[in-house]
Amino acid sequence: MNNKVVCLIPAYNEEKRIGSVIEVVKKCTLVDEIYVIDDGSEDKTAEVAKEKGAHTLKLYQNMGKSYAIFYGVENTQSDIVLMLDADLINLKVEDVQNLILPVLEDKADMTIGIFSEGRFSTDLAQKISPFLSGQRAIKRWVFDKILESRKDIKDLGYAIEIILTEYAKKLNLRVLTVELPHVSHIMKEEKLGFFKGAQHRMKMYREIIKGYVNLKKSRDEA
Ligand SMILES: O=c1ccn([C@@H]2O[C@H](COP(=O)(O)OP(=O)(O)O)[C@@H](O)[C@H]2O)c(=O)[nH]1
Ligand SMILES: O=C(O)[C@@H](COP(=O)(O)O)O[C@H]1O[C@H](CO)[C@@H](O)[C@H](O)[C@H]1O
Repeated sequence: MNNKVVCLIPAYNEEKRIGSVIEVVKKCTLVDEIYVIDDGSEDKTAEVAKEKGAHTLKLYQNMGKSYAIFYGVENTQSDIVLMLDADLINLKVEDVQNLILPVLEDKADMTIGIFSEGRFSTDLAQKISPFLSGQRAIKRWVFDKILESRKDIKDLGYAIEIILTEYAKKLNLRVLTVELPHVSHIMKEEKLGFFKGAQHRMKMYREIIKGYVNLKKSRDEA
């Protein structure tokens, strides 16, 4: 098990939340390096990340989640990429281990973390749409394949997860679902207030739908 694991945390204005996620990941001995991709934050996300001991990659304007993740992929080296959101709550070291181990032991090519026994609203969202989860460990070659075949991948924002899920099918990946008991995230409405949060949620849904439609279209044309 000599495979190197890098943890990528895309973060947009997460100064209040990112510190506790880094603290947990730091304790996981399976993770070799932690990179926070500061996606044009206007707050002190990058400073907090550095203070907590993570490497930071800075984008000078907000480019969207897919850009942040793929920028992280392109600027790091490892065999396995662990993706975690910056706004997780109740994350434990064993959750991080459980996401990584099946990929490290070559029992899976991708793991997808699903919230359970946590907050009703976030558990329910992941029950309805587990394919949207941002908590994943993935072999790096999967990202390389996507980068090769989809030149627009970095422009697809929140569609990154649905694209990863579609590529998992397309590439016949071995995918394992991993429960993340008691883990949750801070919802957009909680971060931004009801109206701004709801606006951001609509933007997210638009990006997901657009990414999915693009994917289907390019598949039909192939
Ligand atoms: O333009 C963006 C939007 C989101 N994120 C990050 O992507 C992760 C998931 O986004 P968000 O929290 O909005 O989604 P949710 O967890 O609410 O579904 C978080 O770490 C965000 O900081 C990002 O890097 N750039
Ligand atoms: O669970 C969901 O419906 C969304 C939205 O979460 P919020 O409750 O709006 O913060 O979050 C997921 O989907 C995003 C898009 O695929 C991912 O980027 C997030 O990581 C994931 O938590």
